Amino acid sequence: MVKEFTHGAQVLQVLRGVDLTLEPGEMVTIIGASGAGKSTLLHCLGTLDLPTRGSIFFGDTDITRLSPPELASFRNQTIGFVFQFHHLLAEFTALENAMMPALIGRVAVKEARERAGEMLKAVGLSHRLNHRPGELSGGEQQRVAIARALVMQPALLLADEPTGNLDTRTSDEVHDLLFRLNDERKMTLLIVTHNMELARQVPRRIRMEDGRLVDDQRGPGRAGDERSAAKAP
Ligand SMILES: Nc1ncnc2c1ncn2[C@@H]1O[C@H](COP(=O)(O)OP(=O)(O)OP(=O)(O)O)[C@@H](O)[C@H]1O
Repeated sequence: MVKEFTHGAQVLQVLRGVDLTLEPGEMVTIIGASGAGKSTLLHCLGTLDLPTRGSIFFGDTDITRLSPPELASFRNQTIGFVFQFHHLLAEFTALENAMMPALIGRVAVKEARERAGEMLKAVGLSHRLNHRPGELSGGEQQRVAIARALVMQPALLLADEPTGNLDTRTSDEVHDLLFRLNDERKMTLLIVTHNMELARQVPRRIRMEDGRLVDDQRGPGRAGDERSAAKAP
């Protein structure tokens, strides 16, 4: 796929022929220098932006051919997003924030509340349901954002610097949660990160440079680390 931004007479090619296949249940990181095109790729894969040329298939569906309402519905049902800044709504509680995608997806209020409660429990926040974002720590806020991203049980979770704003210990907790979601729910996860410690633990690492995928490595990731740690005397 190619993505260009046009400014007057100037055309800036930000994705220069990216060809990427993700397998269901994979956990992948995208690393690369600032400006390499990582967020742009994530936005295109998440249908928040469209490629200038090329296709994006989810199974048999080429999402670049969907109408705007079809695209919005597809996004709501299929993709969860976690950003560096959580974008929680300050005047709503953790539970209400986590319910939002379900309400947008026309899930009945009672069921939306149940699902949101379940997801907040999954991220370890069942004791904070009625707190507003301002009454939560940074890590707790990000966990609410993850619960919100999960409430429609998306097949794909896209995370853009999910712990870029958090201290090391809190980041580690959020990373543990992401690994657990991938492991237990078999959710496909694509994470853009500058955190090399996280990238090292993820089974597939893709490096971007100047709008291209220049390296695609697979390894045991954290599971391998844990296995070797378990074998250690
Ligand atoms: N809407 C836009 N209009 C014009 N140029 C854009 C737009 N969005 C991104 N760019 C440019 O595209 C390039 C890639 O941006 P992108 O945000 O994808 O990089 P990145 O690899 O995610 O960087 P970082 O690690 O700093 O977040 C940058 O040079 C940026 O200025």
